[in-house]
Amino acid sequence: MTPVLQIHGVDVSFGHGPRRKDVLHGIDLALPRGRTLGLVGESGSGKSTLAKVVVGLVRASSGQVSLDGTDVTRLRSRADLFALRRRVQLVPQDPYASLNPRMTVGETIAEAIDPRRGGAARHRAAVAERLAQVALGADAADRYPHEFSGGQRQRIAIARALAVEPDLVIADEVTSALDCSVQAEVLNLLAALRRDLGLTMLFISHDLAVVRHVSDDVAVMHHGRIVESGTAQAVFDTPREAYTQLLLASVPGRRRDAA
Ligand SMILES: Nc1ncnc2c1ncn2[C@@H]1O[C@H](COP(=O)(O)OP(=O)(O)OP(=O)(O)O)[C@@H](O)[C@H]1O
Repeated sequence: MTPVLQIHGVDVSFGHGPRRKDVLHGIDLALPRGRTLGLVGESGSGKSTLAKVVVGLVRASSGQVSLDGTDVTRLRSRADLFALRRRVQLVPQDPYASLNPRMTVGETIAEAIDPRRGGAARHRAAVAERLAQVALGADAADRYPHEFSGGQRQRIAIARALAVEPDLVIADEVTSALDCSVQAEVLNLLAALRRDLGLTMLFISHDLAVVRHVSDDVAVMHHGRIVESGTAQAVFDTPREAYTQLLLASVPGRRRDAA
């Protein structure tokens, strides 16, 4: 079966001449339907840049990115890029910045369900269903983002992403702006949604413990290259690369049998 996402030989550079910075080098990844791939690496290793290539916000200087077999790096028209942005939903790091403060939660989710015929009233039942999926009551629909806590806002951002019924969800550091206790709540929710809805997800984090919690497969990124990839169990239990071993050794309190 064709993977939902297939990345082959992707290079990315920013700037020109002496200011040129090569950020991604020959990235290869495959993400089959219904699986979650954890992309882990230190800050600056290129994880977010790769996510932006997949959603069409950054152009690859070479290589292919295929979504269900279509090379998205060749899309140019606004209509094609708009369609791509619906098929791939990005849940960003900052739930404060990602939700429109002037729209009620219901309007935001209704717009995700149907961008042409928005209107929270028309889609009330579907909105309530989406809110229930992320453990929020139907009354949340009439409220504004500022009335919610950080963890609740992140759940609203997840509900909005899922309302589009995307082929692929990209979660980029979705817990890093949250307090520890709330982080666990959002991670447990993502783990449950992944199980119940069979999500296909690229889960990006610098935090190995977090990646382990939600991923089937793991790719380790270092200085813009994938240095190791495999099932989460293989990468965490028997890491081959010295860099992965170093990352694992730096997880506080980790015992080989406890992660
Ligand atoms: N638009 C840009 N122009 C120039 N350099 C950029 C641009 N975007 C990213 N970079 C550089 O590319 C490198 C990778 O950044 P990226 O944000 O992808 O890393 P990351 O692994 O996601 O880290 P973080 O978790 O801190 O965001 C960094 O050195 C960054 O400074």
